Amino acid sequence: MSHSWGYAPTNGPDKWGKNFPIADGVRQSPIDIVPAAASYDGGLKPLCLKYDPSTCLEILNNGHSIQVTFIDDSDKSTLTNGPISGVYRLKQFHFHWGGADDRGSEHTVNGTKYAAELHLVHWNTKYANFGEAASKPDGLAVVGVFLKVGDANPNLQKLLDAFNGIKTKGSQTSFAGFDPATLLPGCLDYWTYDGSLTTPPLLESVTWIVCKEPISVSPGQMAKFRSLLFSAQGEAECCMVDNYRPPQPLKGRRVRASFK
Ligand SMILES: CCOC(=O)CCc1ccc(S(N)(=O)=O)cc1
Ligand SMILES: [Zn+2]
Repeated sequence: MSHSWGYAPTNGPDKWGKNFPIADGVRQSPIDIVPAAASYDGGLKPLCLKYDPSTCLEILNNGHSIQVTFIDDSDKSTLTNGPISGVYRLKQFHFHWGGADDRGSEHTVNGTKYAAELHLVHWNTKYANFGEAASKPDGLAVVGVFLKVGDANPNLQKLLDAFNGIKTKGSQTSFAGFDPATLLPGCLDYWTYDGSLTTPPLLESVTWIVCKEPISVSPGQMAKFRSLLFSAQGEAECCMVDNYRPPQPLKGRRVRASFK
């Protein structure tokens, strides 16, 4: 039986290189962002994120995270400008989080971990579809947003309320009309660098755009994330927590800042 990847000691990030040798590649993600070492680039444009809630399709537990998937057969929900050229379409968003508030994000800032990290995944429309784009060095653009424990975030609540129907691996429910723009911070200052998918197949096709400003999440809302399961119905229950890859070597890459 194929030994699928996960986040346990037996199949977690330290083991991924066996089946995915690119794990030791030159542009792996996530990274530790050191603001003092990032270079301000005045040529970087502001992010332009235009999302149409009517493209929101469903929410699913894929056994690694919860994922909200979008209809991507038109340019209704797009990312333009920022560090990228052309038009990138929103495909899905998902999260990574910890078993406690002191960990959970994939990117870190001066070594600091946030409780969770949101990834909004977009693909370059110069390619035919997500799968093709994912194999190209400029194929994907992921916007990362940190979740910092504090006040409850009302914009997360509709999402969290949907978790009851997708507790176990492989479960999904329709999830129409959600506007992912409500999950963005007020300030869209960002860091950007060339990286990879942070889970297998770890393809080095991602322009990372990490927002400096976190959004808030309450301890009770974090508990809701931790109520999800890695396991499928009927299997021994395994809480979906610590589904994050630790920072990877920078290997000489430049990190640029859109702000001074
Ligand atoms: C070609 C098939 O590839 C996939 O399905 C990759 C899905 C996938 C999308 C985004 C990310 S992340 N955490 O880097 O934002 C990881 C994996
Ligand atoms: Zn992710």
